[in-house]
Amino acid sequence: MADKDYTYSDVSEHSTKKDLFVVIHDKVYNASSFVDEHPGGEEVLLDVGGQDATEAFEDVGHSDEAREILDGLLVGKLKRQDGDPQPKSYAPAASSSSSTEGAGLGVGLYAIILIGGVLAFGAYKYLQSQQEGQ
Ligand code: HEM
Repeated sequence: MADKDYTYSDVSEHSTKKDLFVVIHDKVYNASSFVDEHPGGEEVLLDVGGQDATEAFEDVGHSDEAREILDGLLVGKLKRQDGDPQPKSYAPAASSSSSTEGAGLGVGLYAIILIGGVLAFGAYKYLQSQQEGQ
């Protein structure tokens, strides 16, 4: 059952307190049994019922314990389709693009450090040869 694929519109049909699905990191969770127990209140869960709750969930900085509870509520995974709302900052797509930017900057930084090092070494050698000549 946990392997079932849900489309975003399947998930959006489960948005009532008794039948409450949320999507977090492209996985689908049935939060119905947990709504009443949620330390953050039922209101916030109902707000994201049937929708992508990744941002709301991550913004709170939930504990590992909260993530374990989440594992127990797993019912399947989200199958994204064209036209579905795209997840924002915590989405794999968004994070992969920002990590490529990060990698680009990283390579640039290495190049600068390397060139700086070569120049410094050249200057050192030059000064040394000047001194030897004296
Ligand atoms: C099914 C998904 C969720 C689970 C299993 C869950 C679980 C928990 C747990 C176990 C806590 C206690 C603190 C901790 O262990 O981190 C907590 C606190 C909290 N949660 Fe959630 N949560 C879920 C979704 C959400 C969402 C979508 C929001 C939206 C904003 C939210 C807002 C909060 C807030 C504000 C607290 C802090 C309450 C306090 O410390 O007074 N949670 N949640």
